[in-house]
Amino acid sequence: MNATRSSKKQPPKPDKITFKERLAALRNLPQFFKLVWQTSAWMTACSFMLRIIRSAIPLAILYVGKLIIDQVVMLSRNHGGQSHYHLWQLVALEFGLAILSDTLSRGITLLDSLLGDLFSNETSIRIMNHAATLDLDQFEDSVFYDKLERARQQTVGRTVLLSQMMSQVQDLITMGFLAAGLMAYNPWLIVLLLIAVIPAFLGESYFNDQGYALTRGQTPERRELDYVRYLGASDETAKEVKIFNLSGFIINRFKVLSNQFYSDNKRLALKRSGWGVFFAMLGSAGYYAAYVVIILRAVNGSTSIGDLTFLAGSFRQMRSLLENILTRFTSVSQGAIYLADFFEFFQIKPKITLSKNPRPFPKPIKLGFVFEDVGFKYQNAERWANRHLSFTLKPGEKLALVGENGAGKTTLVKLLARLYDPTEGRITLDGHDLKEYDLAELRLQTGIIFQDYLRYQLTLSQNIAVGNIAEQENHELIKVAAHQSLADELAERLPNKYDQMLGRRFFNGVDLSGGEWQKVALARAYMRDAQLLILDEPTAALDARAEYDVFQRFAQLTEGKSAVLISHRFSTVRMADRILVLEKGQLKEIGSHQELLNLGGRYAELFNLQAAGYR
Ligand SMILES: Nc1ncnc2c1ncn2[C@@H]1O[C@H](COP(=O)(O)OP(=O)(O)OP(=O)(O)O)[C@@H](O)[C@H]1O
Repeated sequence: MNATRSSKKQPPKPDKITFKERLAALRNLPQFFKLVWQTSAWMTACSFMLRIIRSAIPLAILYVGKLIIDQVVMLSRNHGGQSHYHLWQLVALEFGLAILSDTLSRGITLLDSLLGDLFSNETSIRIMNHAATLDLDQFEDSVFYDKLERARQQTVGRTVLLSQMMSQVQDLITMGFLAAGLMAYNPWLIVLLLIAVIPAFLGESYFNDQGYALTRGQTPERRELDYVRYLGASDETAKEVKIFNLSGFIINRFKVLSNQFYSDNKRLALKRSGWGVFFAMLGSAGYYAAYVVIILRAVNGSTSIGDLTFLAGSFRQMRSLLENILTRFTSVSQGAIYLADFFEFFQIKPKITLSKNPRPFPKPIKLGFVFEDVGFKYQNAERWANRHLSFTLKPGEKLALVGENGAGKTTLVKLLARLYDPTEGRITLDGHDLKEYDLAELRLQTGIIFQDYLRYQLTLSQNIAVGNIAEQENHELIKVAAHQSLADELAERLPNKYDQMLGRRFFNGVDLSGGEWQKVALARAYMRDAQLLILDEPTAALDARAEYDVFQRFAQLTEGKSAVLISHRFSTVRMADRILVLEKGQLKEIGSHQELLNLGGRYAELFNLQAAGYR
């Protein structure tokens, strides 16, 4: 396949986020919470309950502390004349509360991390499930990849959001308890508290916006960085990287990209910490102002020593709680904005639509596939890959496609398998548009092996079974398929026969030669009882004898079935019933080998050119 792809679309540059958008993004939270609840209802409920109990503890500890101090002061004034029993009761109570608090915190952390792991796994599965429903051309679009990448990032990042949301609820309740205590003594302290904390909140939310805009803007480069990392260290690339001595080139590219990230992130981090110091100072000033007020009241005798410690403790805790709540608000709303990216991915719908009342697939096919003035243009491409194609693929016919690189052969078979729908014209099967049939059944009835088939790092048996994965345990069928594609001889030679791990990535893996891999791939086509077989240059890597044998068998095994063969070897092509010559996406000639030779046109020219090479 000769792909000169132009990508005219520029990735969208994100604008800064306004406070309104931040609030609006919170609307994503209920849907997120639903996903978490679906992951594990009991864990979510337990974590929630534990947090509610945990949130009352700080106030209780402070209050018991105050009672202890007042008791100590009273006992010290009485010079030991009274029983200490009540004091030790209070100390024991505070000790019990402290233990309870620790135990609850541990329980909450445990539940959150287990729930987080489950959520991350389930989300990855959701993403894979959704990606499986999307069309091939959506995978060929860089903007789509950016969305996919952002959705993927969310699987891990969002588990943090979950515990943040829960902690937010917990801290709000604790705050409510403490505020009630503080209000009872001196409501002005609350005002002082807000003054101390609000600047920090505004600063935090400003820097979070900046951080988000930066991360989002970096998505394409981040994907490139991942790709460069893969090029630099992977079994699939190692050979070429060595031969062409590319490691310097790759490492340089990695350095340029990663340095760019580093300096962008560093700039922001430096600004953020500078301002952070200033806001922390403001917070401390507010705290000490309140402290002075409380001390003065204690010195005047209007509050007890116990009250002094209670108030100072409440104020200190409330300050840090409020700070946490406000900064967490920015990161929760931040997370909610990232969630929008996540949900956006699930909103991408496949363009290849499924018929609501699909027709049953004809068994057997009676009239065949008819191309009616079919044209196809890849998205973002200038040229038509196929244009004005009109011909019939008759039932049982073996049709070969020939043409120069980029003539549109692979595109034609992709249209036949409905990996794309025609841009113009239509393809019919037994008189009805291909779109009227059930897509899954069409795929099941089509056995197709592409020239760039995958070499799975799986066992030999699994590598063949991918042709019909429902039959992966049907060892007999796998052996028969291997026999038909000549891969059985290979199986005999492998140390673990059909259970041999192929490829080098996993333990005890064995790599195969190009031709051996091709035989394995070819066996996939025989794994299903398809009515249409498509082989896109299936024998390019086979030696002459193997190719002859493969095609002899292919002709016998596919008797009565339609087949489309793409090949640049005329020794293969001539075995077909008819040959379709493509030129710049258009049908140039069609007919049998002999007819086209007699015609003396493009086929005859190409055939004679190749034949001359053998004389
Ligand atoms: N995914 C794609 N996006 C954009 N353009 C594409 C894509 N795939 C192929 N093309 C373009 O469509 C045209 C037809 O390509 P196609 O792969 O069908 O050719 P082919 O005849 O199979 O070539 P080859 O003999 O090299 O395999 C080419 O110009 C190619 O650059």
